[in-house]
Amino acid sequence: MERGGPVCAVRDLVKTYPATRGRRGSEGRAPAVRASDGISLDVHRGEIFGLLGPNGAGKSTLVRQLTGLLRPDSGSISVLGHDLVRHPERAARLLGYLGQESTALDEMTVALAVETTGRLRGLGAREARAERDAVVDELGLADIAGRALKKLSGGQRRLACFATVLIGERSLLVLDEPTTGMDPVARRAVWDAVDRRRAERGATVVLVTHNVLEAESVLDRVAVIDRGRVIACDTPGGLKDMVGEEVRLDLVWRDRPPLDVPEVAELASAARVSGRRWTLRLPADRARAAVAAVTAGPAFAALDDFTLATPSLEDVYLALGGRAEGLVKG
Ligand SMILES: Nc1ncnc2c1ncn2[C@@H]1O[C@H](COP(=O)(O)OP(=O)(O)OP(=O)(O)O)[C@@H](O)[C@H]1O
Repeated sequence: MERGGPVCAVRDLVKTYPATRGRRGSEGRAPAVRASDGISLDVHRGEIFGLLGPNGAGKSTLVRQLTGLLRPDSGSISVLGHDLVRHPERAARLLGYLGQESTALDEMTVALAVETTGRLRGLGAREARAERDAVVDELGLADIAGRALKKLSGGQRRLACFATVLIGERSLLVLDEPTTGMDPVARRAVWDAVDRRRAERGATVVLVTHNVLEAESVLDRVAVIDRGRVIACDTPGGLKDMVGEEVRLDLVWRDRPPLDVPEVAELASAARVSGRRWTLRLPADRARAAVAAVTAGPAFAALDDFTLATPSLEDVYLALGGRAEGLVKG
């Protein structure tokens, strides 16, 4: 697909939170934190771009700078050709942002919050109502549309906030852990809505998520962030290739593993054991041989279940573990 120039270009972004001194006599002293430590990345038109990384890696700090809410110490951010370091106030009309915190619209009903956001984004009254109805319907919010946000459950409120981000059709959406606290139906609605906007409208999405397995199916490229740096950036497939040819084999024994079977005894030394479950990471041919060995003869009688899985982004995330260097691809 022809993607054109970057919708969002970040170069050498640095942000340090200053050290804080505790009040006199208290223990509150905190050292300075370099939360963005020279981040550069490009997000292309129509791309769903994921930011993965452990707690405290600097993902939210990065997106808060991308959305004009936090000023970097140095570096540049260009969104749709606008310099957001110089003109952070422009972010509000360029992109839709779902932050981690709850919203200022808490007192309003879901329907009014969505409609009001549409009006603030320049829609006429009739247009705002029509779009409100479409978004409420699309996300399955009709039953709670008349209730105040502050009276909803955490997951419901999150979905309602997501609805406010969708109205007004911004061509760039920045979503910080959009599915936190949501049930599976709501999570599906979010991923479907994201996918639809990309497929039908060419929208670009920057997505912070911990839910790697779930987000994997929608992500085009992923940057792995660790200690304020991009330690890897590639397609999910490219990242998975980094963990090599290994596949994961899970064996669940009925009771005791049959260690008297030589093939099983050999696997035992490589297995991570958790109760009756053994988890092994093996090259594909060895995994196939192991499956053949445990699904035949006396071992099979002792086996309750097994699964063979190719690497997931979760595996990449764990394998990188913040140790990797030089894995960044454009
Ligand atoms: N307002 C702040 N003042 C001081 N330090 C902060 C502030 N906000 C974040 N930090 C620190 O900066 C680092 C990056 O935090 P950030 O919230 O960006 O991480 P994150 O990757 O989004 O984490 P999580 O996955 O937990 O949301 C952390 O060490 C955090 O403690």
